[in-house]
Amino acid sequence: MARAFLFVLDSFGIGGAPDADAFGDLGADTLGHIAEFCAAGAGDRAGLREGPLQLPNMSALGLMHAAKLATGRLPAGMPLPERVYGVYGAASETSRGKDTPSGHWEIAGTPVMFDWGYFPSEGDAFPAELVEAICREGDIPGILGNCHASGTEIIARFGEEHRQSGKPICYTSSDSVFQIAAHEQSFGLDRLLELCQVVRRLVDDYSIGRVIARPFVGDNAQNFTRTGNRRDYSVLPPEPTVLDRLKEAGRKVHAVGKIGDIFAHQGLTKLTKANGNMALFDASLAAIDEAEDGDLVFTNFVDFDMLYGHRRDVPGYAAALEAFDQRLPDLDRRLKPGDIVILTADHGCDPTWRGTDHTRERVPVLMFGPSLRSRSFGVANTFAHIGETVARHLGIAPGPHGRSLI
Ligand SMILES: O=P(O)(O)O[C@H]1O[C@H](CO)[C@@H](O)[C@H]1O
Ligand SMILES: [Mn+2]
Ligand SMILES: [Mn+2]
Repeated sequence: MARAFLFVLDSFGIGGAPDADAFGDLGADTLGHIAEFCAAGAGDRAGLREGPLQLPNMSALGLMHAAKLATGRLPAGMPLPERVYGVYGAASETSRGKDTPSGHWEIAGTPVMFDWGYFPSEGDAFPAELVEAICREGDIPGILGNCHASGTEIIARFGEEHRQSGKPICYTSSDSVFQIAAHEQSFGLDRLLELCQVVRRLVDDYSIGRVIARPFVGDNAQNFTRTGNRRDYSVLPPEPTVLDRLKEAGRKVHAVGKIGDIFAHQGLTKLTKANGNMALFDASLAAIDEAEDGDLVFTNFVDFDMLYGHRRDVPGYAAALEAFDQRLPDLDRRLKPGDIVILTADHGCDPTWRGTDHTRERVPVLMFGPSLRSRSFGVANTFAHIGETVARHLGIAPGPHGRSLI
């Protein structure tokens, strides 16, 4: 039996990217800074968590050692495990962007070697002719926002005006994204999704990676809340990914969570959606129980990034990591000889960093399974090695951008 289970902890960077400076992220370290804050008592929140960061299961899989490989330092206040199980190391990204599609596609063996289009952070974010075309073809009376913003702040700022005027809230970030927030009832969820498809077509000319629907509910600025009906409209990956290659070889590729949207629904044979990291974990376990010889289960755990990284919430991020860590024994119990699990991340989103955007970092690569002997592979110079590890483990032909780590 050879099955592979690839879990992406969205934004769980471990610092040390060799090109961090070029992104304004020199010193950013998602794990390192969370650990440092927790060790200093700055990760406490009443009723949620307190004290040093506790990740005993990921530490036993080599997380502390991977962090040291990435930055040269051990995370503060976290004990070293007595022994490490599995094959571990750190990986650097070669894609030019620090966004979610770039990270995931590179993990799947396809680095993004072209430049995405971005919208400017000074003045209006969106060109006037694009806004005009969106209003005309999307049949809307205008747009609100038209700037770089944090998604929760901008719905508090413009949500009421949006409800009165019917103008959707359009914003972007340092990612290659056009995001549209609209009220699920007063604007309508279906109408928002239709508008996103119109905008998807229009922003192709600007090389924008994703158009994202950000529906919300509530009746005033104090209680507007985003719902789980987010939908990402991505461009297609530039080349076939390991998902496409597996599907082509007749294997099942069971995507869980945002993976479907991130890969523009290419290369999947089944998709399960779930809201929240714990539900995503449960859905992944169910997928693992169904998986047969040669199959892949690929899950994205989005809360780390969306709820805590972008919101710069250290206690929230720490609690989410601890909750994830506590689920790993459940996963371990389901493994059969020949299975491998790979835990990794797509970029950083250091909750102690300036602004609200992602941070360029190395990521951990923690691989384990009943038949894997413990060792370090050091620092991989591309995430593509992860996808090629899956390819080799599942016995399909190698791709052009990486090589198997086991
Ligand atoms: O602030 P919110 O709306 O969560 O947006 C964040 O989520 C987007 C997509 O992952 C990123 O580009 C960032 O802008
Ligand atoms: Mn991401
Ligand atoms: Mn993000």
